[in-house]
Amino acid sequence: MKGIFISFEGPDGAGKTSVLKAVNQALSEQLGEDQVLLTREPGGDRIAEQIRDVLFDDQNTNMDPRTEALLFAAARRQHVVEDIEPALRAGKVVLSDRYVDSSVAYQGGGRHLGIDDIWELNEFAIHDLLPELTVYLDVPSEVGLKRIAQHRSDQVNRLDREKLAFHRRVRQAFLTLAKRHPHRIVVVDADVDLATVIQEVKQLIHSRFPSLLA
Ligand SMILES: Nc1ncnc2c1ncn2[C@@H]1O[C@H](COP(=O)(O)OP(=O)(O)OP(=O)(O)O)[C@@H](O)[C@H]1O
Ligand SMILES: Cc1cn([C@H]2C[C@H](O)[C@@H](COP(=O)(O)O)O2)c(=O)[nH]c1=O
Repeated sequence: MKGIFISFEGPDGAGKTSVLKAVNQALSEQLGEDQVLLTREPGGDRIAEQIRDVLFDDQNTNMDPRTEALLFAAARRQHVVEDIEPALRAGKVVLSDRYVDSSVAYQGGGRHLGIDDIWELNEFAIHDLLPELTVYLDVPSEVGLKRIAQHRSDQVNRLDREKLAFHRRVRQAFLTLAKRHPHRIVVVDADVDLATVIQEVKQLIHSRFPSLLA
């Protein structure tokens, strides 16, 4: 495919949405808004957004972890087919707020379902479509959760509310994935001020794709 696929990952409150906003703006100014697709998981298209509503419904506290893993993977499949692949075929830059590594970290690590089993489940969903670059924003779990509690307490979802131990397992799984895929996943220290993180991420994207953010 002709386009460029970049995913952004991190524990809750790492700053993905804030960094993506800045990167999307800079890329849209350079390439034109129609050449950049900013999207998110779970979600993107109508069907995946409907699955997102089921996943984050506060009444669904009894959702089985495997059901949860299957729903995230199902939403991802729809997102790949309806949004990501068409945009890449059209030569666009795709920026995705979370992708397959989130399932491996949250369901594999956080929910104890196992990194390898969740990876295998998601291989069926993504059918070899991996990002060329995954920007992993790393923060201690306490820092991310504190940011959300301080600034975004009105938008807390079912997973944000999990205990600290869950979020620590999520971070450890992300770090394990970064070790397993050192070329694709680049760890960025996000426990510094936002302007510094944005600057570092822009430099990283430019160094990997010299025509971008030149
Ligand atoms: N480097 C930073 N330093 C201080 N505050 C930050 C930093 N990055 C983001 N924030 C703040 O932390 C809060 C969460 O940031 P943001 O929504 O970008 O994180 P996120 O990774 O997208 O979270 P989630 O995965 O839960 O959606 C926001 O209020 C944001 O302004
Ligand atoms: C894709 C994906 C996401 N999650 C979790 C991670 C977060 O807690 C929420 C998404 O919230 P955001 O504010 O939109 O980042 O869902 C997950 O557990 N598994 C996944 O595959």
